[in-house]
Amino acid sequence: MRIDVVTIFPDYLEPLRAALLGRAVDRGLLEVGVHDLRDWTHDVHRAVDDAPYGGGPGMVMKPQIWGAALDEVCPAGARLVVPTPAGRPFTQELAHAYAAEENLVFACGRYEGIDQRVIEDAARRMPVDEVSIGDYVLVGGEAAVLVIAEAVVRLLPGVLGNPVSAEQDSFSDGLLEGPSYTRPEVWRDLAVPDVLRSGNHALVERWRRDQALERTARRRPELLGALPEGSLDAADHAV
Ligand SMILES: Nc1cc(-c2ccc3ccn(Cc4ccc(CN5CCCC5)cc4)c3c2)n[nH]1
Repeated sequence: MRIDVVTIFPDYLEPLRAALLGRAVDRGLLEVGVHDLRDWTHDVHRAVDDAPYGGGPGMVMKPQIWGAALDEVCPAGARLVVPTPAGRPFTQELAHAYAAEENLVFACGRYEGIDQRVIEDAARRMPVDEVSIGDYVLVGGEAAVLVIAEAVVRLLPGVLGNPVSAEQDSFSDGLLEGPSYTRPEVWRDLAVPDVLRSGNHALVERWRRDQALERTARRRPELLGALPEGSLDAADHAV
């Protein structure tokens, strides 16, 4: 997979070259290209923004510069991902879909966003997704790209040391994962639940599922309603 990012703050994307993602790059599982949008400006001030038509707060990013940048950065067959508070929710399901792509290009807006015609024009020649990473407003798209890239790259074959955990992710069975414990057995008078030290795998599995159901019902009840038909068995309904 190759990821390209267009941004006016290229340094912000340095974390893409660190830790897990950095190792994926070193191992040839991932290529990363970060491009400074201002490289496509021609005026002496290298201006990338202008006042919004119709008035309103802040500034909007100019279409011409974005058009020129995306024309050059997007390879054939690329999917363009544009983080925005007004986007469709980025989910684990979308992360899996993106992990199957050969080329992802991220357009990082700043100010109040990018002129909408940039998205409309790009959509004439490639799939374009406007995505939100949550119902809160950031200052720009760069932090969202780091979040999306991490969620996607960890799903690439060979990236995670223990691939099983990607399948046992939260949301993979539609539930939140329950609590985890490791040594010591007692820490600050707090003991690990006995069942986890029982060696009875069926009992452990049942307990973990109960914990996941209880936590989901408490923190994200709407996820229970969204479970596919037949997800909960009789033992689950006991919870
Ligand atoms: N999930 C998530 C993603 C983002 C995100 C992603 C990209 C950009 C680019 C610029 N901004 C700042 C920003 C500030 C205010 C508005 C809302 N204004 C109201 C009237 C016109 C617009 C929009 C945008 C981003 C924010 N935030 N949260």
